[in-house]
Amino acid sequence: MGRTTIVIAHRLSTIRNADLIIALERGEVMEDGTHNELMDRKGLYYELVTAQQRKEKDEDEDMLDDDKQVQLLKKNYPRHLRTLSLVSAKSAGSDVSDMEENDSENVEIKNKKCCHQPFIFKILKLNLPEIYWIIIGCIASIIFGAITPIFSFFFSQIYALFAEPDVAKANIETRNYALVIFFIGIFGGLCQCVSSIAFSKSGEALTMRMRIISFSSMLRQEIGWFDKEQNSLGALVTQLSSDTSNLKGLSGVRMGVIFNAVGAIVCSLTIAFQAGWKLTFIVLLFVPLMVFSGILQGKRMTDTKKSNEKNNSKLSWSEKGGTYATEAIDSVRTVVGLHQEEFFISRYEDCFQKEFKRTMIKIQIQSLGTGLANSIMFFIHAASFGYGSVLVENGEMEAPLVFRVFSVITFGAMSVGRSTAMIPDYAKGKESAIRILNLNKRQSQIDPQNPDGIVLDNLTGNIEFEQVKFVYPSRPTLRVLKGFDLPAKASQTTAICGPSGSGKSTCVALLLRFYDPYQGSILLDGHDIRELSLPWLRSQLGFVQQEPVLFNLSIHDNIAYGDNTREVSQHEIEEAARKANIHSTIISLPEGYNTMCGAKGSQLSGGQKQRIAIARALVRNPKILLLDEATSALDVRSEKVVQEALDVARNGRTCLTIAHRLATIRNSDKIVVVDRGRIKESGTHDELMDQRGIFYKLNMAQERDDE
Ligand SMILES: Nc1ncnc2c1ncn2[C@@H]1O[C@H](COP(=O)(O)OP(=O)(O)OP(=O)(O)O)[C@@H](O)[C@H]1O
Repeated sequence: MGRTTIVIAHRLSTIRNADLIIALERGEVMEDGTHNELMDRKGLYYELVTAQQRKEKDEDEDMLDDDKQVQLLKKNYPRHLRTLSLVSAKSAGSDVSDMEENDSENVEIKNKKCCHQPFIFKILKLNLPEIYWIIIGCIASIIFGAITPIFSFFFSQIYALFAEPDVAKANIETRNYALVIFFIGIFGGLCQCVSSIAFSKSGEALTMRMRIISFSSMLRQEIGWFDKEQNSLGALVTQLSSDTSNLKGLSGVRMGVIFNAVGAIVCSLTIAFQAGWKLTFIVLLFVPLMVFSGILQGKRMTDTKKSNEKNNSKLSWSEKGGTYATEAIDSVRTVVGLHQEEFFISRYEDCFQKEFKRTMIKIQIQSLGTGLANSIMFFIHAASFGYGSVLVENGEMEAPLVFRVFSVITFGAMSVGRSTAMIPDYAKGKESAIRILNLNKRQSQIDPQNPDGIVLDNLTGNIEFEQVKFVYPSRPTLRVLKGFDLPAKASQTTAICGPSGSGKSTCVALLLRFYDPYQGSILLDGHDIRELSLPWLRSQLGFVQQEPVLFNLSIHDNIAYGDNTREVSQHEIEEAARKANIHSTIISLPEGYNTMCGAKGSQLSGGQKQRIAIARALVRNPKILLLDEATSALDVRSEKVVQEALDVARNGRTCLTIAHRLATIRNSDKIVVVDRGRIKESGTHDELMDQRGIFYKLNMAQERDDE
């Protein structure tokens, strides 16, 4: 409001409400006026609009128009799309994915700003259980900071004694001072040891706590969050290990460094001003140079980082490298099988080459700071002796005091210099803290641990999809379900089939509430599943997918993990295994139920994995069974065995089954054919065959293939 906005647009539907529209051709203004005026004129603008409307009609109807996208996404993903309208106004031609990216950056920047001030307190708050260690560490640090100037005081005293005419007296006093310095050494060492132990303890405890908090925050997020590139497996694992340990640069250790510097400065200045304020004042003129060198040492390479972020959609090069490495190691069989080792190595190398360059620039600037910090020492020497000799000549100061001012300030400055050397750690820690705090405060849109909501006492198992419309948050321009209606009756098997990419698995994902539809609702016994308690809802659903994932545990534990609400007995595990047609296979293994499955179940065959996954789904005795192409990856023999297991498992349960092989759903009570996000046909196998529509054609094609 109140702003002059100039919009250049290709998509004319986005500017129809503009106060003035100017149509240009070859640099000349051809027409101007409002949308309605120009349409009435039936000139260039009219031609462009009608041509575009024709084209849009022809275009794949999967694409939503910009305005609708903006509205729907704003409604359903408000957090991610807070500034969507702003970007839309800026560039009418930009697509929604761009907008989301821009927006998440904006949110990030905003968060950075809002976290900037109080974040150190938030981190300290998380370190609260170690507060006594931090206090002890701070006290030890102050004392350790003060010890260096105190030592230099005695050092200057000894130095002055060399000019003492009474040699015997000078020797006695020197030995006394030497003894004092010896005890200062012991005391200083003790203080440093105490502060180091105290801060290590508080730092390590903070790292451990943040790892646990971050990991549980990650697992609380909705599945759509994991679909984003910046939340890929490698990036999150890297964040868990490095971000959390970077926090040590903040909190207690950081405070220790500050207190150390405070101790050194206060003590140095007190001694120096007492010895001679004029000389102290001159020496202090070098402080700005010292600060500047500290800034150079600790300077965050914001410019370099910004350009990196631009190229990487907020993943740092090392995180990107971590992502490639995790991906390659995780899928090592595929990588080796496809002989793509070189490809992954070169992508990994590329990331670290870039990281190396960035680090080298940083190091050069930090080295300049370190060099400058060293030079300052010499500048202080020169100033102290030069100006000190003038003061002595004028009778304003005694020679030993000149040496005292000089040594106290030099040693004090060295101590402060050590503190500034900590700044790079601090910068890293701050970056990590912002990321961790942002993650921790992020409200999950579908929190799997939130028990709030209705719990139905007697679940019958009637499912109904009502006019469900859905887009994946990571691909908002593609409408996957477009008014999907599916009633699935209790205790019946409803099969969903249709071409690849038509949205079958998406239905199951929505029922499991991995995502929520942006319009329409899914009802369970007449209740919108968004109103139900999520942990309860999921406990009622048994889910077997095409590629079941088993954990690197024993077969016993993998099956028992199917129900985490109670202790599952061995008898129940064996019963579930029998129903899944795998019991006899398990007991024939040398270690029976204690056989380890390997990472992702790699030590078992596909059919065995599949049947263990069915047993895992059955052990919770779910009211509803969701089978997503549970047999499609198996050979004919294994498929038969698994299919028999599934037929038993389906008894007395509402079952939604997705299948490519239509022979496996022949006996279903109802079959629906999904195409491009809508149900195109529905009925029993025989009814659909009689209709001679999509199902019939798919069936015929499959029968031909089988022959
Ligand atoms: N996590 C995701 N993010 C973005 N798009 C997705 C995601 N998962 C699926 N899609 C897209 O949604 C559409 C429907 O996918 P879905 O997995 O539901 O199809 P399907 O009918 O089960 O296919 P298939 O039979 O091949 O398994 C596809 O175009 C797919 O590319």
